[in-house]
Amino acid sequence: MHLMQLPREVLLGENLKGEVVNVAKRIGLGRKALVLYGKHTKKIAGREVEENLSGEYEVDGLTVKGATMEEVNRTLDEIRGGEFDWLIAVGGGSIIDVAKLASFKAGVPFISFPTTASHDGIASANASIKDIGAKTSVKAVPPIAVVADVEVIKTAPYRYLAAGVGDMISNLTAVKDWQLAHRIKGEYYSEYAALLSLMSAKMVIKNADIIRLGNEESVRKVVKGLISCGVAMSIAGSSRPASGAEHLFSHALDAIAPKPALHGEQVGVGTIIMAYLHGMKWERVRETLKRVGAPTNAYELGIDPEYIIEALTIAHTIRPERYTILGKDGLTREAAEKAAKITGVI
Ligand SMILES: NC(=O)C1=CN([C@@H]2O[C@H](COP(=O)(O)OP(=O)(O)OC[C@H]3O[C@@H](n4cnc5c(N)ncnc54)[C@H](OP(=O)(O)O)[C@@H]3O)[C@@H](O)[C@H]2O)C=CC1
Ligand SMILES: O=C(CO)COP(=O)(O)O
Ligand SMILES: [Zn+2]
Repeated sequence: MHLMQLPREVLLGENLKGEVVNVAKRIGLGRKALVLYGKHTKKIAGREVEENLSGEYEVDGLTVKGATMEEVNRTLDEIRGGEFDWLIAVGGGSIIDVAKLASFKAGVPFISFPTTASHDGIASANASIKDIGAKTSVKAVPPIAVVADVEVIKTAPYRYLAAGVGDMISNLTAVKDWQLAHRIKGEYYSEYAALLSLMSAKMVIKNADIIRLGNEESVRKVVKGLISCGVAMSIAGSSRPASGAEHLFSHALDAIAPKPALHGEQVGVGTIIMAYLHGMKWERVRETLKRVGAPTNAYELGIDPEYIIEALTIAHTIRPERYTILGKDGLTREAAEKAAKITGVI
């Protein structure tokens, strides 16, 4: 049996901070709601969402400090202790992932209220959580509803929107890796999920100049593409259509770099290198990232080239069960350096 879980409602529009009440009512959510936010997203939209809900629901807020198992467990304790009926995550990918996994473990629904369009976890059913070592992809639940307020997302620095493009263009190499794993390891492959995922990547290549304007239309395009990636992952039953070797590289950087860049920025640069290794048109990836103003090299990521090389050599060890172009043995230091130099990453 193949179970595909999808959000019941997706709202994309302006001034939706008060609209959550109506969504909750339509879906028939219970009386007690817990609002999750980060230190920054509390001020950006979290507090206001909480206040709006308090007219109709019993509400409490919880500040989350990153996508770790510790924070998932802390959220679980809060849900169980306070007997909350549902959650709403107001934040970036980290806050949404904590809500996703806590919601799954506690058996209560959650609403995704993204404050940035920087990642494709907005509507997906899998959570990327750091437990011991690097982040792992854990099966969870998709949000019962997505409320994407363009006004809120527009307040985020442009850099976040460009990161969203990086997370979508990575689907090009993720799908190639998935096909490789299907052929070599007999791994389950869904042609539909793969094509849906590639559609978002092609959309950003085609619309790079519109996205670069950073206006409302740009935000709408990126958000729709990111939601669609989440649906592709739900259809696949894993993050395979949107996460390959370029993601392993980014997870490796998160684990070793003193100051990692945004997830979408790192996977974008990873896509340039993995496209080169796959023998794909890597220049087209770099060109698109340049056109949207996303980083294309170590300097722009603010990461020392030494960490780039190290991340490339250890990426295959991050999730050994996820077969990619890096193979079982990964890249030698020489191969890593050569690939990074040829593609202009270092
Ligand atoms: N499950 C999935 O399918 C996927 C999961 N991911 C995961 O998502 C995470 C990356 O998400 P990302 O959003 O890039 O990063 P984060 O959620 O880690 O957020 C980065 C920073 O941006 C801040 N921020 C959020 N919204 C705004 C805003 N509107 N204006 C200014 N600052 C803001 C956050 O504030 P604060 O401190 O308040 O949180 C935080 O300090 C990674 O952990 C990645 O693994 C990525 C793709 C898919
Ligand atoms: O970031 C993701 C997809 O864009 C999530 O995938 P992983 O956590 O499996 O790498
Ligand atoms: Zn990603």
